[in-house]
Amino acid sequence: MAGSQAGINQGQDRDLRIVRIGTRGSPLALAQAEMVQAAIAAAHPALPPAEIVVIKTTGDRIQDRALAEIGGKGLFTKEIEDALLAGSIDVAVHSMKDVPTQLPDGLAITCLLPREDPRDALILRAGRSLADLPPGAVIGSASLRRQAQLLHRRPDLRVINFRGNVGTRLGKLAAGEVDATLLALAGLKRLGKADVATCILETGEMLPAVAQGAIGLEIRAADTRLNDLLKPLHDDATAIAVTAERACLAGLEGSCRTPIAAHATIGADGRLRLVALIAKPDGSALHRDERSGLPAEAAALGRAAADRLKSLAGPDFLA
Ligand SMILES: NCc1[nH]cc(CCC(=O)O)c1CC(=O)O
Repeated sequence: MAGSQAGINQGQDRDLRIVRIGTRGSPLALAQAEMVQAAIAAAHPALPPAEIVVIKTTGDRIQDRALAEIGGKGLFTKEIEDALLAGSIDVAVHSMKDVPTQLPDGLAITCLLPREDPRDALILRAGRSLADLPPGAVIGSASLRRQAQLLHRRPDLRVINFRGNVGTRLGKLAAGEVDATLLALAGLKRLGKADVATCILETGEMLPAVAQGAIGLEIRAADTRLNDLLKPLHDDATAIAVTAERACLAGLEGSCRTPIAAHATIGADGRLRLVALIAKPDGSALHRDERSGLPAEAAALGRAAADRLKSLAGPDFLA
């Protein structure tokens, strides 16, 4: 965790009010909230343990792929943000992948935890890798991004919508409803289930979703106590990468309702490298952009990638 030693705030926390952490109730969301609870406790030993408040979101009730991937913004965040604004929680824990690019007025994401592995895991019922899947094999996925990239490489595969949380999906795979599924490795790791992955797809073969593997902490923008309290948990390299990826997403949405993927990293040379793509859901077309720049110009890098992808794709693609 970032700032494990430097961030410890011994005796400096005079305001001992209990911090209330808002989260969705899925096993993954709860695991993430517990990570944040533990990190706050480690950085602020004098504080009483933070309390976890479970909030049901629209996305937990309906899991229609069209809504989740392209139509519905904030399906997994709206009710939690309402609780923040109403003052019934103090900090919201989000998978940044599920957070819309526009936050409501009065709220801010001030803290990004160090990013977990952003790659996607492939899970086969029999066999290990894509090459082991016979022609016509059925893949369960609710993600148009994964579907598009998979079909681009393997047009013979059949992708069917796959609902439910990680455990539900693994159950359907085991029951033989599909031959394989794809899940974020980050989620599997946080659930202690990384061993179910039969193959980890490199970002070059399956570009991750914007901000995949990153957890963001959202607070009331005016809440200086929480802002200070969360500082030891923040990871700047993660924030820079997520800024570039989300700027790319922001530049594409509104003009384009299509699968989007983006992944940014800071190299050993200190430069920020961004790979981004848009594709047709059936994989029949795919446009990719790769560029690098200064970390301080992360947002501009993301916007430039979006502009380039839009011009590569042309108006018909974006219609
Ligand atoms: N859309 C659900 C979701 N949101 C974030 C993660 C994974 C954890 C992460 O990206 O940090 C998942 C599950 C998945 O895609 O397999």
